[in-house]
Amino acid sequence: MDYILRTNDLSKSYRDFKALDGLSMNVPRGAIYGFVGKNGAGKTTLIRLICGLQEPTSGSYTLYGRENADREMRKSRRRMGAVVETPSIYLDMTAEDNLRQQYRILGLPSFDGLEDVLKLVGLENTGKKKAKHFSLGMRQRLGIAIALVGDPDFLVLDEPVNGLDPQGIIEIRELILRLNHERQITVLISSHILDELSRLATHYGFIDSGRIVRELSAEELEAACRKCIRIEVSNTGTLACVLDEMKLDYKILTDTEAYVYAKVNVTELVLALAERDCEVFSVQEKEESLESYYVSLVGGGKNE
Ligand SMILES: Nc1ncnc2c1ncn2[C@@H]1O[C@H](COP(=O)(O)OP(=O)(O)OP(=O)(O)O)[C@@H](O)[C@H]1O
Repeated sequence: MDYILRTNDLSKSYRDFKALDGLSMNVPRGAIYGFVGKNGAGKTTLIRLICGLQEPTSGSYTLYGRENADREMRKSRRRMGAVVETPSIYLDMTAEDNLRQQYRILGLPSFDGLEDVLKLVGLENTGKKKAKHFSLGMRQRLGIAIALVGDPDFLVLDEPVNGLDPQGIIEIRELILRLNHERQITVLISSHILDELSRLATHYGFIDSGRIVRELSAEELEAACRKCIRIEVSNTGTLACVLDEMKLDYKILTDTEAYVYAKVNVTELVLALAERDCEVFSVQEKEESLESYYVSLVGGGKNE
């Protein structure tokens, strides 16, 4: 597979604190990659590193196949647009003037394509209105428009729907889908809301405490959510040992109940448990929600 971004054992420490702790992720070309994790998991840190705003403490990454230590890395970065944390816009300027400013910053020879970008993000009719009078959603779209100047084919968006109302969320979602489908732009989008990402992502990376705990495609996520069984046994401690040996994901609910997140050979599991004097009382197939899958990967409260 062709990858736009790959990170290899990437770490970033702030004094003794590891914000990224050996993170390895792979963003395929053409993907909408949902980068999901709780607040503080390390999403913005990763984005700041790949944008060149900070240096890794150890490990490496490649952008378009070029290593971060490569002197020519700047060339790869030119193919990338990003909105990190809040969009960097001039509030006293109109949408058009904000874009013109970005053309100048990038040293582009003309303002060609400016109207197209404004239209693409739905801000072509904002005329003389200054950005400070825009809604949060319009500002976010202006931030994306600025990131699109220079025609990047990789767009990085840090929590783009944070704080938006439902209409604003729909507009951003539709814009991202349009950019991906019509302009073949690969998108990396971070969020702590899996449900929102599930409406557009083709691939996912789940991050917890600075590490990727699972990377999978949308189809795999869908399958994983379907394949969940609820099992009732005499001792979930024994069940956990057996599931560990079988390398299956699970979540212990009580002393006698657990979820198993994989396609399980039930006969094999029951026999292994019987060998250890653990009785099986019931096995039930369960359609797992995205939400509980998320919790099984990154644990507890999703937004702490
Ligand atoms: N400059 C810094 N100095 C010290 N600690 C930092 C610094 N930047 C980030 N951190 C810490 O690193 C951890 C990861 O932060 P990061 O912003 O990457 O998380 P996040 O997943 O993007 O969360 P959020 O959704 O809240 O932005 C947090 O615990 C944060 O407090």
